[in-house]
Amino acid sequence: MNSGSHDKSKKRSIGFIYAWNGLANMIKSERNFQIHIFSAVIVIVIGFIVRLSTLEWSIVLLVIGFVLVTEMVNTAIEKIIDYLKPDIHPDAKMIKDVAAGAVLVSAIIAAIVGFLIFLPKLISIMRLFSL
Ligand SMILES: Nc1ncnc2c1ncn2[C@@H]1O[C@H](COP(=O)(O)OP(=O)(O)OP(=O)(O)O)[C@@H](O)[C@H]1O
Repeated sequence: MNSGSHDKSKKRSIGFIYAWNGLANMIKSERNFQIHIFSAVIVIVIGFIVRLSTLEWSIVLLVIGFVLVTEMVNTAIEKIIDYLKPDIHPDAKMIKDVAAGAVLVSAIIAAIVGFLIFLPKLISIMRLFSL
C-alpha cells in the first residue's frame, strides 16, 4: 500500500472513531436518546416474540433508525445554537422548536407504524390464549 492510500484509510478509521464517540456521547448523556434506545430494545424483543416477517423487521428497524437519527440531529442543532447564540432570541427559539418538532413527527410515525404492525399480532395472540 502506498503512503497516500494508507493516510486515507487511517483518516477514514479516525473519522469512524469520532462518529462512534458521537453515538457513545448521545447514549451516555442524552436522556431522551436513552429513552428511545430503551423503547427500541423493548420493541425488538416483542418483535422476536411475535415473530415479525422480514418485511416487518425492515420497516420496524427503519422507523427505529428514523427516530434515533432525528433525535441525534435535534441534539446537534441544539448544541450548535447554544454554542453560537447563547442569548434568548426568537430565531434560536424557532430553530430549536423546529428541530424538536422533527423528533415529534418521527415519534408519531413510529407509534402509528408500531400500532399497524404489532396490534393485530398482539390481538391474535390474546385471542389464542382466551380460546
Ligand atoms: N437561545 C434561546 N432563545 C430563545 N428560546 C430558546 C433558546 N434556547 C431554548 N429556547 C426555547 O426553549 C426550548 C427548550 O430548549 P432546550 O435547549 O432546553 O432544549 P430541550 O428541548 O429542553 O432539549 P434537551 O432537554 O435535550 O436540552 C426550545 O425549544 C426553545 O423554545
